[in-house]
Amino acid sequence: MNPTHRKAPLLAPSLLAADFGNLQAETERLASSAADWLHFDVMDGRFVPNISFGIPVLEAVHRYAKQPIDVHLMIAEPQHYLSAFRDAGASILTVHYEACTHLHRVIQQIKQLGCRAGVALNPHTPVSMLEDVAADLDVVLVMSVNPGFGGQSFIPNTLRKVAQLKELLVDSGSQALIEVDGGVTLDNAPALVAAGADVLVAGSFVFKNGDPVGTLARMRAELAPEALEPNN
Ligand SMILES: O=C(CO)[C@@H](O)[C@H](O)COP(=O)(O)O
Ligand SMILES: [Fe+2]
Repeated sequence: MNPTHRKAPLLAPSLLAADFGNLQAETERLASSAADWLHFDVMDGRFVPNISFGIPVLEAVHRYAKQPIDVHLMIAEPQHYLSAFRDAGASILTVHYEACTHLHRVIQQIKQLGCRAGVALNPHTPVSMLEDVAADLDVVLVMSVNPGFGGQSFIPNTLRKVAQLKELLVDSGSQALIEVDGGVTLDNAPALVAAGADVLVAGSFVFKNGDPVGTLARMRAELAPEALEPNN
């Protein structure tokens, strides 16, 4: 692919890796960073074996956020909580394919609430499962780790999966963005962008060196179309 035809990916730092004791300060410093979205990971201890944070914390973050909040619902029966997350400040609401018996209905509910609708796929779920809903989606989130924890290693098969998903979206006339989440670093990001990723979520890589603003600026610069090698 000609690098001049590539688009810079959107950057979505995951607040799961931020300092929870200073969420106001963390959110405020991201306000003037290269972040395009703020990624907000909700875990319920049922769908995933971990519990993170929920509606009141989203409400608090939303008070200080300047970017759209991208809410990743790793919860069972998400249909019961969609309007509460919308009211608390979600712009993008992403549910898991594996958590929804009536996925088509849930997607319509999200759109009726005025949010952008996303569906996430676990590493074991093939992209073909989205064939019949692809045209209705705003975002497909490809998990590049098993959901539930930050700081895990990127699963290499994700690259193949992103390329397959890109093809499926083009074939279905879908405008959905491809978001990749889990173990994203500057080592794997150029290949993800080349495979078709539009949005990159990064938690540990952005926060763990203590300089999220600097790291996001570096990501923005190194992932600019003119900085990417043709065969990345
Ligand atoms: O949804 C999840 C994990 O379940 C992610 O959003 C993580 O928060 C990303 O963190 P890193 O893998 O980048 O540390
Ligand atoms: Fe996430």
